[in-house]
Amino acid sequence: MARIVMLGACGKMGREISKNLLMHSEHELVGFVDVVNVGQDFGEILGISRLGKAVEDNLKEVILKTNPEIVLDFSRASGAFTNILVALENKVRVVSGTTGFSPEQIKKIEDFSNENKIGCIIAPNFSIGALLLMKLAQMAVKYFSHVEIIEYHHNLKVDAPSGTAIKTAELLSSIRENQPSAIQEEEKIPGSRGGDYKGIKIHSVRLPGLVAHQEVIFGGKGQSLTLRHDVYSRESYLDGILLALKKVLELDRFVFGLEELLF
Ligand SMILES: NC(=O)C1=CN([C@@H]2O[C@H](COP(=O)(O)OP(=O)(O)OC[C@H]3O[C@@H](n4cnc5c(N)ncnc54)[C@H](OP(=O)(O)O)[C@@H]3O)[C@@H](O)[C@H]2O)C=CC1
Ligand SMILES: O=C(O)C1=N[C@H](C(=O)O)C[C@H](O)C1
Repeated sequence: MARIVMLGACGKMGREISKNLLMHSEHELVGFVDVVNVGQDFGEILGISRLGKAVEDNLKEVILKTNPEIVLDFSRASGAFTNILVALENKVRVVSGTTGFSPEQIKKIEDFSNENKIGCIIAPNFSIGALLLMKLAQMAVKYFSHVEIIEYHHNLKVDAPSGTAIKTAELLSSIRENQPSAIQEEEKIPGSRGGDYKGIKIHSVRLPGLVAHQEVIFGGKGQSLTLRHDVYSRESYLDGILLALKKVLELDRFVFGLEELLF
């Protein structure tokens, strides 16, 4: 059981995960931080009974007041970078699912966590299906000459491409060099061929009605293989988050991606 402060509490993930943790887990949610709904009772925001705890906007003050073991973060990279460092500086472990960090920001968090021996997990995806998709893609990439990634998300997603797509491309490119381009391509509309991660193309679709979906498509001589994962509801992230909350209490270092703790 851990005392947890939820950062980004009023967002889609913050609300879904808080509700689940409050109702079905042994963990104690001791504080709720967001930039919206400040001062409102968080229970009322969730549409359950009053909790007697209001949303606050200053993570450091909430940490000093509530003495948590973990900050659980689903907010936005711009603010989360500073807030994660605030938590670590105050010796509070961090589990973050926020995406959109730059490689330099991740490196700074990694260095601070490792140098000060405070557990910190940043995981671009907590659903077992997405983690398995990445694992299976790492097997398949050895047998196909070409691979591209298509990720599909709801139209309220800020960052593109998704953190999961970047992580997938990173894992694949660490196994195999850039795929060779046989011809000189001409993009008649800039961006038509997608974003480029070390030679791996990533295409981002944003539409209402979608939640979170990813395809990794491999092409070879006379055949293709498509690996696909679909999230239909944000409950899918809960088991991975519970695992991370347990593991981070045993960690004195930085971990990027839940796969290192799972497989
Ligand atoms: N790792 C995983 O498995 C998953 C990761 N995600 C990631 O989690 C993040 C949140 O997703 P989602 O809940 O859909 O997004 P939302 O936009 O619905 O929620 C984010 C919340 O954080 C708030 N916020 C913004 N800046 C700050 C700040 N500086 N301090 C505190 N709160 C802040 C937002 O306020 P405002 O609206 O005013 O900006 C909003 O209320 C995204 O980066 C997303 O990619 C999502 C699903 C799964
Ligand atoms: O914003 C989302 O919704 C999601 N974001 C994460 C990402 O960027 O990979 C994880 C999941 O795809 C849902």
